[in-house]
Amino acid sequence: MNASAEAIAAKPSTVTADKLGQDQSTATTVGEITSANPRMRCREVNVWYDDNHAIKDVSLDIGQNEVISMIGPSGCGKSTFLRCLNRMNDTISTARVEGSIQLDDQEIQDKSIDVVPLRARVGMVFQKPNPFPKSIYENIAYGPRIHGLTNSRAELDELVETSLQRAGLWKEVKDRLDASGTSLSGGQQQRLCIARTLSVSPEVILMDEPCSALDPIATAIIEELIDELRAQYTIAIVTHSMQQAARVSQRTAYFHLGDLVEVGTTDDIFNQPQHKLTEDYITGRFG
Ligand SMILES: Nc1ncnc2c1ncn2[C@@H]1O[C@H](COP(=O)(O)OP(=O)(O)OP(=O)(O)O)[C@@H](O)[C@H]1O
Repeated sequence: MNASAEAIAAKPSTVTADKLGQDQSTATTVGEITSANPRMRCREVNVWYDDNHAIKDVSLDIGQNEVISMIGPSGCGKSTFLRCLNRMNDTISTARVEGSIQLDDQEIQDKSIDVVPLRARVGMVFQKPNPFPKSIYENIAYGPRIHGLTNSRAELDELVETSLQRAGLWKEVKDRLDASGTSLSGGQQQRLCIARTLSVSPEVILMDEPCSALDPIATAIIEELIDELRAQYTIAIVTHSMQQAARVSQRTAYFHLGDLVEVGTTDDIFNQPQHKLTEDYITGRFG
């Protein structure tokens, strides 16, 4: 497990507000929702799909150079919350998002925000690797081209190489950049998708169960990569694997039925959870 947890959570602003009210939720977030060096700041975020209240008054900072894991039983709202961070819920017609979500003090919920550059700044890696049906080179070059990030073919070549290097894939593909992205193994495809995300210079990377379709070896490679990427990026990851959360993250957030029940250092969440629901989940009593 990484050890920089003490750098996080210097500010004493534990949320204690009782949320008993409009929907009989009795949840109170236990633990430190703030980060000493926040990159994203979510306050009282609520999400509905039609009448289904999927995220309830969630407040949480996501700190610079940290990996934060979102864990909890199926349907508790982990992916919904993650999608709030780059407005991916906009793509779901029944979804309604309320509350404040800031990226570097900029309100991303604001109607004037263009989601295309936002989603470059807050990139997303999905559960199933989803390379474009194009060459390895084109998978990476596409984003920088549409965002106008390079001025010449040489610059683009360099950006493709750097992105593949950062994603730990360059050595494996440098002699076959013209081959189709879909010809790679699952683990390589996921690293290609990570390289694609990196190519447009994100600040935050969202990962929704990025290893669930991968074997243990490919999973270990992605987990190592996540740890390396932390030096430069802020990463929020949804995972069903508590072992994975323990291995890759410095902070962990436990969700239950749309509530953020508890958040804290990964060490504390796994070794001395404060909330009974967290403890029950961690010890395998449910979920
Ligand atoms: N596209 C959608 N349309 C309608 N309801 C949705 C949609 N996505 C999620 N939901 C609902 O929102 C709630 C939270 O779902 P979400 O997928 O965010 O949970 P999760 O914790 O990520 O689950 P899992 O671990 O199974 O992926 C659930 O009640 C789910 O049925």
